[in-house]
Amino acid sequence: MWSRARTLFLRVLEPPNHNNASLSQTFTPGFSFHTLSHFQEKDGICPKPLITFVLGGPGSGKGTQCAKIVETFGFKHLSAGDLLRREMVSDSEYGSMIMNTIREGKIVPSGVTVKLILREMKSSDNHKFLIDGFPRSQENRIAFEQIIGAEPDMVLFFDCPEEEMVKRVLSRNQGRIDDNIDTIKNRLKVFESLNLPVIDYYAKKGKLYRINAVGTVDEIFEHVRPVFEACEHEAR
Ligand SMILES: Nc1ncnc2c1ncn2[C@@H]1O[C@H](COP(=O)(O)OP(=O)(O)OP(=O)(O)O)[C@@H](O)[C@H]1O
Ligand SMILES: O=c1ccn([C@@H]2O[C@H](COP(=O)(O)O)[C@@H](O)[C@H]2O)c(=O)[nH]1
Ligand SMILES: [Mg+2]
Repeated sequence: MWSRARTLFLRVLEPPNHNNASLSQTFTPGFSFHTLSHFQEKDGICPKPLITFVLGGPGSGKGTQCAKIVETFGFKHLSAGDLLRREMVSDSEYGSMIMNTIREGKIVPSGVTVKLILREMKSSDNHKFLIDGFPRSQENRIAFEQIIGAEPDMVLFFDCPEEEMVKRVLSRNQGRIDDNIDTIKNRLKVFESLNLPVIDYYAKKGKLYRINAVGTVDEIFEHVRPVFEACEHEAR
């Protein structure tokens, strides 16, 4: 039963006529796919993927809180930044482009990022996804909807003052090429000009949960917890 459900789920994520969607395929705007909800209505067998976008400025604590959500609620965590960093150090033809883009604090072309996310979703046994740090622009958002054929069920926004974000990033100490003051300044500008409109878009759609991201990790998680408890309750 599960393997049939899984096959069906993967079929939904698979673009028609693109059975082996690879990263080198170019993103074609307007190319449409079956939507996940449409498929579920038709078939009723596969568990509908539950997609949560996790947004917030650099250092707002997205990754830290995602780890706690995974631990408590069993989601699959997909950090777009981590996927890009992994691609960057692989043999990918996009490696140097990704490295330069991250170093400048800019946004990698949507087609590349969405296909990395798609690949992870397809290979996961889980149907509950936390997509961290994506979409970073309206263009990213539209590409996701077109390539994956789905919208998020909910969107978390970790709202944190700039000063606190800068302090956290500068003391992160994980050797990231973008954890320096010049790149942080650019990332904050990109956050304001390109990410905030996405956050605003989901607020208007009634999908946004704004979380106060100031406090200890545990205090913040106590704001996050009820969102997922309510979601579990609804799924019952
Ligand atoms: N509530 C908190 N208080 C203090 N430090 C925190 C808190 N949450 C996370 N941190 C620390 O701040 C740094 C940034 O956190 P994290 O990596 O989770 O942020 P992020 O939003 O994923 O950042 P980025 O967008 O740059 O990936 C990490 O070193 C983390 O340990
Ligand atoms: O969807 C995305 C996600 C990330 N990037 C680039 O990666 C860095 C780091 O991302 P984090 O989420 O902070 O780990 C980001 O500044 C972008 O340069 C991207 O282009 N698209
Ligand atoms: Mg992160």
